[in-house]
Amino acid sequence: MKLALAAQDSPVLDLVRSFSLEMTAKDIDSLSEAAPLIPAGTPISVTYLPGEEMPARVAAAKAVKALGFVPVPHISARRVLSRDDLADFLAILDDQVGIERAFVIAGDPPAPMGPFEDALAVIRSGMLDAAGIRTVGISGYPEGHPDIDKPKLARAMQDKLAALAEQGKEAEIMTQFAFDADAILVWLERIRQDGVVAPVRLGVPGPASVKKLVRFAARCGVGASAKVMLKYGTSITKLFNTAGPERLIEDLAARLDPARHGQVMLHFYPFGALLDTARFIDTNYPAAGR
Ligand SMILES: NC(=O)C1=CN([C@@H]2O[C@H](COP(=O)(O)OP(=O)(O)OC[C@H]3O[C@@H](n4cnc5c(N)ncnc54)[C@H](O)[C@@H]3O)[C@@H](O)[C@H]2O)C=CC1
Ligand SMILES: Nc1nc(=O)c2c([nH]1)NC[C@@H]1CN(c3ccc(C(=O)N[C@@H](CCC(=O)O)C(=O)O)cc3)CN21
Repeated sequence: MKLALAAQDSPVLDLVRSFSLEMTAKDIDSLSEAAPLIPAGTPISVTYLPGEEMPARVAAAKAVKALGFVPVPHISARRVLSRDDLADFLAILDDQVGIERAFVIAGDPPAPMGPFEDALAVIRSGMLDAAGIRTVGISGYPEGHPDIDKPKLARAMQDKLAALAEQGKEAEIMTQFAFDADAILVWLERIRQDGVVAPVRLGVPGPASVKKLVRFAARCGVGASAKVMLKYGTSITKLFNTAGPERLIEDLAARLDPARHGQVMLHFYPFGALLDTARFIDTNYPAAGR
């Protein structure tokens, strides 16, 4: 585990400080290996993958906590099969892990597989309370969403934030990953103009081959055009090259203005390469530890 370091006044380090990470249940061993490189108390999300069962997700959250980090289990509303299914998951997390945070997302199924239509339905169920969850993450889409139009996304964000405020919960927006600083900055400005004050964790990819980035972008409905990837610092013709988010981070750090964009942090998506991402952060931003 890394020790906290004194604050530095570089915009890049300010932006990277208090970053969060994402993992799946398959990444438990990599997390143990990466732990010495990750600052204590870093929030680590556990993605709700369709192929991973509850015990695997619970084991991942347990590992996060045991290593000194803060588990943020994902709840995919549309994948929850019944109220009991969600109640069991939350009760087990409460008993065996102890959690204060969760991230609630509708999920990719075109129709709900159980009683929850969307993230708002899970929040409104009040079931998060029983598990002691005090901070709830919700989605954000700097580039929009392929199947949900902008007014609907904006409405959903307002409704979720209002429901969380009513329950006295802290809200945090954790965005879909994006490659394009221009789109991110425009989106941030717009949500702040709409009165959203919650902290935003901007999703950025960890270092990965261009091939993997393009594959995940296609799967997640994220733009990765040749033009955008050039700005990101790579070419989509160089499929086997590795590209990291250093240019995107520099660009954001140089242009972010707290008065216009509010509180902003980074959320790294390692896409199965947690150790590479931890090494990348530790090497490039060694003083960014909380
Ligand atoms: N940001 C991320 O890390 C992840 C994002 N997703 C995406 O999350 C999307 C929506 O989740 P939230 O932003 O929490 O939405 P939400 O729960 O706030 O719902 C917003 C509105 O969109 C509708 N909607 C929800 N999921 C939909 C879908 N799959 N297709 C069409 N309409 C949908 C809802 O009925 C609601 O009216 C999923 O479609 C998926 O693409 C999934 C996993 C991770
Ligand atoms: N619309 C949407 N749907 C999603 O499922 C989704 C997003 N957006 N945005 C980003 C997150 C991150 N997601 C993921 C999904 C899979 C792995 C993963 O590790 N998958 C593989 C290994 C990596 C590889 O395919 O090379 C695995 O073994 O399952 C990681 C993050 C899914 N997520």
